[in-house]
Amino acid sequence: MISGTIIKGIGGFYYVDTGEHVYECRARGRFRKDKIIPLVGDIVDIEINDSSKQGYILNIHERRNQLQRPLVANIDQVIIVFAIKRPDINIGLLEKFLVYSEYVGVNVVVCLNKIDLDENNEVQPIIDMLSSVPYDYICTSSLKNIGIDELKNKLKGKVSVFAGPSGAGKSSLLNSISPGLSLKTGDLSRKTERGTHTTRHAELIKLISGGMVVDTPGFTSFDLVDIKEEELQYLFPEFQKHVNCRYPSCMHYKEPECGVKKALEKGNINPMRYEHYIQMLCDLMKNRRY
Ligand SMILES: Nc1nc2c(ncn2[C@@H]2O[C@H](COP(=O)(O)OP(=O)(O)OP(=O)(O)O)[C@@H](O)[C@H]2O)c(=O)[nH]1
Ligand SMILES: [Zn+2]
Repeated sequence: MISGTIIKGIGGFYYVDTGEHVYECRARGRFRKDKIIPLVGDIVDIEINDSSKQGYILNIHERRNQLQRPLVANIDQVIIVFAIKRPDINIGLLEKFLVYSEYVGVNVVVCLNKIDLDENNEVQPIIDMLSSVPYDYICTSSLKNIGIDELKNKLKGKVSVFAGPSGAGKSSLLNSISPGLSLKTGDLSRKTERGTHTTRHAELIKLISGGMVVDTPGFTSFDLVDIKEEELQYLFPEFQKHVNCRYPSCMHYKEPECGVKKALEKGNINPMRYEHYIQMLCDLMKNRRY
């Protein structure tokens, strides 16, 4: 029996990388009975048939975490890629990603891409916002080879998911890191695949420079469906040290004598972060009503 990582799953077959070899495996019947579906990223024990070189998955190790979109397990970090321009950065959406990552409990690195297009330092307010929160960020350009080595270093020895809007430059970044990958960039076939949703499977790709990545199709919006209104504030980690409000149930919105709002007035909380907190809170309230 040997262990490995599922790097791909298609049509009932799982491709398990043991470090030396990738085995095509099937899950044993009892997985289906227990309604446990092996996921890309799962660490599994497998048994190999010596003559056919095919394998069976015998056991799935306990998952450290699990993302829903893309459906992968045991990831170390999400690389959130946004272009500064083309398409214009949507900071509200970036903040939703940060909140979602906090909710799932996974580390994030924000990648502000196409920095070559930022002639007038329009990125500065975003950098100010990111400096006020406990998340790592880098500025990159695959076109001008800026920040690529830094990004490579952040990926080494880790399993990372690349996420972000369509056209942000995810595939281009991955191609600059691992030129052998030749991921399709900005062309029709990938766009077509994204349209159908079901044809694209999550896949773990090994980088020459070290680490593994999942490239996901881009998307332009998503909803924070499972999060409760009163839970939302805890997904803004930098608010926490200011929560000394009059009302224990304070949601830092219209309540008087609120520590968070005081911190905002004093400049100890980034105004953009607070604004987006209120926006998300109102969206959650609206969803509840209908
Ligand atoms: N100016 C500039 N353009 C870039 C850069 N990186 C990528 N692009 C261009 O942006 C477009 C989109 O790049 P992709 O890498 O396909 O973007 P993606 O995020 O993978 O997009 P989806 O596949 O739709 O999710 C392409 O036309 C690239 O040539 C960059 O650093 N600077
Ligand atoms: Zn408050």
